[in-house]
Amino acid sequence: MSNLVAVLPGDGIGEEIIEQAVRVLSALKLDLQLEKADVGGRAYDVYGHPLPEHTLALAKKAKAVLFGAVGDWKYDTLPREFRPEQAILGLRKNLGLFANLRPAILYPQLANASTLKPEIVSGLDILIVRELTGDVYFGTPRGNRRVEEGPFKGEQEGFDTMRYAETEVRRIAHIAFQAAQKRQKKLCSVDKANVLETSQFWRHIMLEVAQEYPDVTLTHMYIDNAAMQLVRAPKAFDVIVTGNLFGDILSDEASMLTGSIGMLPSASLNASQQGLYEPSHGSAPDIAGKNLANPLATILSAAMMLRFSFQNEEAALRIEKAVAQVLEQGYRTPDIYEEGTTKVSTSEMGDAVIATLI
Ligand SMILES: NC(=O)C1=CN([C@@H]2O[C@H](COP(=O)(O)OP(=O)(O)OC[C@H]3O[C@@H](n4cnc5c(N)ncnc54)[C@H](O)[C@@H]3O)[C@@H](O)[C@H]2O)C=CC1
Ligand SMILES: CC(C)CC(=O)C(=O)O
Ligand SMILES: [Mg+2]
Repeated sequence: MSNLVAVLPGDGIGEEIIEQAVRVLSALKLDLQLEKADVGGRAYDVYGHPLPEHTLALAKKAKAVLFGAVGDWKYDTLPREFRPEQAILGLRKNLGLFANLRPAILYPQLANASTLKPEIVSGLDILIVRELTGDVYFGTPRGNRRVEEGPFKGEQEGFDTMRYAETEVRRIAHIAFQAAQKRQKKLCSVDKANVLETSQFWRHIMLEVAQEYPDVTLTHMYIDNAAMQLVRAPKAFDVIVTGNLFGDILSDEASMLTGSIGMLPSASLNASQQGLYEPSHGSAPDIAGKNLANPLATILSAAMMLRFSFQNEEAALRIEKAVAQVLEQGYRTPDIYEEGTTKVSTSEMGDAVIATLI
C-alpha cells in the first residue's frame, strides 16, 4: 500500500520514542496510514515469537517500517531463534534491507555534549554505509559443536561464519559510491583485509566498482585503524562503507561524536525503495519507562522515511529544521544535557519539536 507505514515500537524505550515520532508525523498532517504491531520481546510474550507472522506480513505490505528497538536482559537466556533481536534481523533479511545509512552529524549546539573536544568534532558530517543482510550476522554454518582435533579436542565450541557473496558487496558498493558522489566524493572502505579472506574479497570488489566512479576517491582502511581515526580525526572521513559487523560497531562509536547515541538515526533500504527506519541505538532497558530517553534519533529517522520512502523532501526538512531549532532553544534530554540548558523529558522533547514545526 503506497501510504502505509508499519509502526513497530518493540521493547524498552521503543514505545516512548516511537510515540514522539508518531506525534511529529501526525502534526505534519501528511497522507500516511499508520498501523501498529507488536515485535520483539513483547511479541514473544503474547504470541510466542519475536516476529509474529502478522507483524512480518504488515511490514512486507507497508511502504515503510518505523521501528523502535528490541531486546531486554530478561530474554537473554532464550534459545537464539526466540530472542527479541531476531525480530530486527528477520525484518532486515525478509525485506531485503541490505543498505543501512547512518549519518553522523554534529549539530553545532551539541559541540560540548560530545565527549571529544569541540575542535575535533565541530562541523562533523559523515555517512556510514553499512551492509546489513550479510556477513557474520547471517553466515552459515553457525552453532555449537564438539571440537574434533587440535589442543581443544573433545571440548564444545561456538562458531559463526563470516561470508560475503559478490552481489552483496557489489550492490552496497554502488550505494556508497553514489552517496559519495552527492557529498565530498570521498569514500573509505573499512575492512580487515590483512587477516580475513572475506575482507580481501570485499576490497577486490570495491576496487572493481570504483572503476565506474572515477570522480570518487576510494581509500581503504583496516577496521582497527578506522576505529582509532574516527575519534582522532573524524572530519577526515566523508562516506565510510563497511560490512555488517564493523558497521554496527563503528556507528555506535560515531554516535558519540554527535553527542549521544540518542542523536543517530538510520535508514535501511532495499532495492525497491521500501525502507525500515530506526534509531541506531537499542532498547536501553536501563532507562526504559522513565521518560528519559532522547527521542531525536527516532524523530530524525522518521524524517529519513519521508525523504527516502515517500520522496517528501519538504516534510523531511521541516522535521530536521525543527530538531535544530529545539537544540538552539536549549532543550536537552539528560543524555545531551549540559549546564545552562533546559533539561526535558522524552515527551517534552516531542512537545518542543512539534511546537517548532513550521
Ligand atoms: N536495533 C535494535 O533493536 C537494537 C537492539 N539492541 C538491544 O538493546 C538492548 C540493550 O542493548 P545495549 O547494548 O545496552 O545498547 P543500547 O543502545 O540500548 O544502550 C546503550 C546505552 O545508551 C543509552 N541509550 C540508548 N539509547 C538512548 C536514547 N535514545 N537516549 C538516551 N540514552 C540512550 C542506554 O541508556 C545505555 O546506557 C539489548 O537487548 C540489545 O540486544 C541493541 C542495538 C540495536
Ligand atoms: C541488535 C542487533 C541485531 C543489531 C544492532 O546492534 C544494530 O543494528 O545496531
Ligand atoms: Mg548496534
